[in-house]
This record gives sequence, C-alpha cells and structure tokens, in this order.
Amino acid sequence: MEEKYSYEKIQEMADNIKSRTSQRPKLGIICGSGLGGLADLLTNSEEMEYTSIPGFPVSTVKGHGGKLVFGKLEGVECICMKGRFHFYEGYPIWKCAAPVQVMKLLGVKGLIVTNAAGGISSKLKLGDLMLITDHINLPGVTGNNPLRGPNDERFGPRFPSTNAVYSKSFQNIFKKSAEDQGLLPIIKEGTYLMSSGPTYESPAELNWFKTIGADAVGMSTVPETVVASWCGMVVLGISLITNICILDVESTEEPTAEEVYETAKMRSKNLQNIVRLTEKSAVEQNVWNI
Ligand SMILES: O=P(O)(O)O[C@H]1O[C@H](CO)[C@@H](O)[C@H]1O
Ligand SMILES: Nc1nc2[nH]cnc2c(=O)[nH]1
Repeated sequence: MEEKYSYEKIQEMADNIKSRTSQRPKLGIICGSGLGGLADLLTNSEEMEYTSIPGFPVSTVKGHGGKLVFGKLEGVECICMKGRFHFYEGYPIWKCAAPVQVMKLLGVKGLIVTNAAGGISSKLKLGDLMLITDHINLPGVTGNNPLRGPNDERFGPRFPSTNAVYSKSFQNIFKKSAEDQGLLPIIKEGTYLMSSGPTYESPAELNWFKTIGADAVGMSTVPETVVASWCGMVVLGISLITNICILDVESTEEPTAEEVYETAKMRSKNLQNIVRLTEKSAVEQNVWNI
C-alpha cells in the first residue's frame, strides 16, 4: 500500500509552488467535470501543470485538465484546480484530497468545491445547481476515509466532527448571488452521496441511496471536503445536476458521460457568474476570516 504523504512531503509541494509564483491564494476552487471554465474567472492568471510539481498526482479523466491556475478574483488571490483526482482512477482516497492539504499550506482559507452529479431526488431538475448541505461518505463509512492512517495534528485533529462542514453563510451568499442573476429557480439544496465509481449506479443502488437520504450522487467531492474541513477551511459545495438518475429498472434510458459534459457546458457560464458574485460578497463579509 502506498504510504500517505507526510506533513513534510506536502510542505515540499507547497514550497515548490511558492518558489514559482508570487501569488499567495486565500481561496481555492476545485472544478468538477466539464466545469474547468471556472478558472477563466481568474485575472492575471498563471498556470502550473500538475506534472511539474514533484509528487503531485496527475488527472487521467476526460473533462478534467491537469493544472493549477493562480490568479485574482474580485481582488483576492485564488488557486483553481483545473482537474481533480478520483478514487476510481486508481488513487488511494487520501491522495485524491492531498491537493487540499497543499492549498492549506499555501494559506488557503476558503474552498469552493464543485462537481457534476446525478439527481436522485424528484425535486432536482436537469441543470439545477444543488448547494450541498450534507454528505454521505459511502467509501468512508465502509472503511475508505481520506483521514485513515497516521494523523498529523498540524493539519487537524484525530477525530474531527463532520456536522457542519458546509458553511451556511457561504451557502446564503451563493443563494443571494444566484438571486441577483435571476437564477434562484435553479438553486436547490440537498445531500450528496459519494459512490466510488466508475460505474454509474444501478437502479437498485439508486433506490437504496434514496432511502438513506441521498439527493444527488457523484464520485468525488467528499474526500476533498472532509480534508478541507479537518484543516479548518470554510467550504462551499455545489453539485451541478448533469443527469437525472434512472431509478426504474424497466426504463430503457441510461446515463452517459456525454450527457454529463453537455449539461456542464450548458450551465458553465451561469455557475461562473454566480461564483464571481459569491466570492465578492464572501470577501466583503469576511466569510473565511482573511
Ligand atoms: O465529480 P466530478 O469530478 O465533477 O465528475 C463526475 O462526473 C464523472 C462521471 O460522469 C465522475 O467523475 C463524477 O464524479
Ligand atoms: N456516480 C455518479 N456520478 C455522476 N456524475 C455525473 N452524473 C453522475 C451519476 O449519475 N452518478
């Protein structure tokens, strides 16, 4: 089994990054599938390929680039991950979230984490933006938690709570920003369930997820959020509902990656506009104490 990165290893990656840019980000953004356009929000941007950072994982999935983008958003220095890491790519789950630890050592205080997800709840429509209010860490509760293994208290405690990992104030700002753009009707709230993937779920699995309280399902986000919260970051999680899950085993429909990218493309600009406004208000209201 691959050994978890030590504090020193994460520090090395952060130092490598710091030596190559003068930008000192306070906000992190993780782009979901097909949502790499969020990086276009940054001005004065500088890019760093993942492959150029010793030890940093590398993205292998379509719809995910493979670089860090640094730049300013509404006057605040940000770091954007254009391309994230998924468990199904073969990485240990802690490695999928290790970039968040790197962000922490760069000085990041707030994290916006986005994803493409399938809608399970009947209240969700194609193209909705679901504010994640809670999650079900299915790999985590079955033994694959990103915090499994040695704990370094310099990042966070051995037994962190996960009661309030998604910031209410951050969510309220996002909602208000969507309202200002006339987009309130597509803003929903719900619980995101992480399933390991890469298979999309069977109808029986989806019906089970529904009974345990999942509104949307995807294959990411939870490891990054758990680690961000453990490190003391303020988190905003957003799922773009890119497909409606098929719960009926008699149905001839099925989810496809193309549908996921098409919906992401359709909503990408809306999400960018809301995130820009959200960031502006979050800075004004000092949501993440910078
Ligand atoms: O969660 P993100 O990275 O947005 O991607 C989602 O979309 C892909 C499946 O279409 C999976 O990787 C799933 O997790
Ligand atoms: N697991 C999962 N991930 C997704 N990402 C986008 N849509 C889906 C989905 O329906 N299921």
